[in-house]
Amino acid sequence: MQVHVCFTPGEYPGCGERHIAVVIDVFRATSSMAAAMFHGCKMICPVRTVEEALQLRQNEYPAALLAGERKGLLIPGFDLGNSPLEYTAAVVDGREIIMTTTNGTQALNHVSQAATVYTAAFVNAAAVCERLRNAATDVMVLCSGTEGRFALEDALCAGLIAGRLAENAVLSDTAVAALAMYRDFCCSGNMIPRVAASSHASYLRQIGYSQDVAYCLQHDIYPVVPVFTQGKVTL
Ligand SMILES: O=C(O)[C@H](CS(=O)(=O)O)OP(=O)(O)O
Ligand SMILES: [Mg+2]
Repeated sequence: MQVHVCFTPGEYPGCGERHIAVVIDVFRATSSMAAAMFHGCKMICPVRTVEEALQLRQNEYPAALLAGERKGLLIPGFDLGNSPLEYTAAVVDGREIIMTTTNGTQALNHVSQAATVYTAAFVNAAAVCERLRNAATDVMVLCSGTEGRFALEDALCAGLIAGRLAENAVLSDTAVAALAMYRDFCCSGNMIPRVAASSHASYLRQIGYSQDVAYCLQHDIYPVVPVFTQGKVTL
């Protein structure tokens, strides 16, 4: 098995070959998805636009919660934003969710043709790596990035995953680079303040979501492996 990292969605080569895709959006879509699935959410439909979300609820899932963000903020008329702290059992247990976000739900739809698609973040990395450990096909780790650009937090999480798989896999050059980056941040012992100084973390603080930064950087708190298939994320 080879592990390759795409630092931005534009680097994703498409699905000429069969592979497993792992989509990462640490701030904050895949962290929120892990929180939701851990707290009993039945399924999440990740869609690209607000209009799609509204139509899907009207036509197929009238009881679903509408979730997501634009510019990081709650979308008017929606039930939930994009903070993992909102996805508690009291809110999501037994519920269906339709979610649209700036980067994460776009990236998921971008790789929807892959043989298998998992969603990952620091909060559920161990469970995802466990599932991938004996994969028979190559693993393509896709960082959602920020509006097509590199996002530090996603690259670091890709490095963590690459490192955990390294024993049973060949790492591509980008996977080696992601792992080196992760080790540098991790070994410095002050990963949280360093990532908190990144552009996306600074923006989240500016709009009132400073708690989300430290929360999303917690490792392995949710032992769930969300799978995206036929338009739905389930366990
Ligand atoms: O809510 C988020 O953290 C981002 C949007 S923004 O970059 O903060 O405006 O969305 P995501 O799709 O989770 O990257
Ligand atoms: Mg993001």
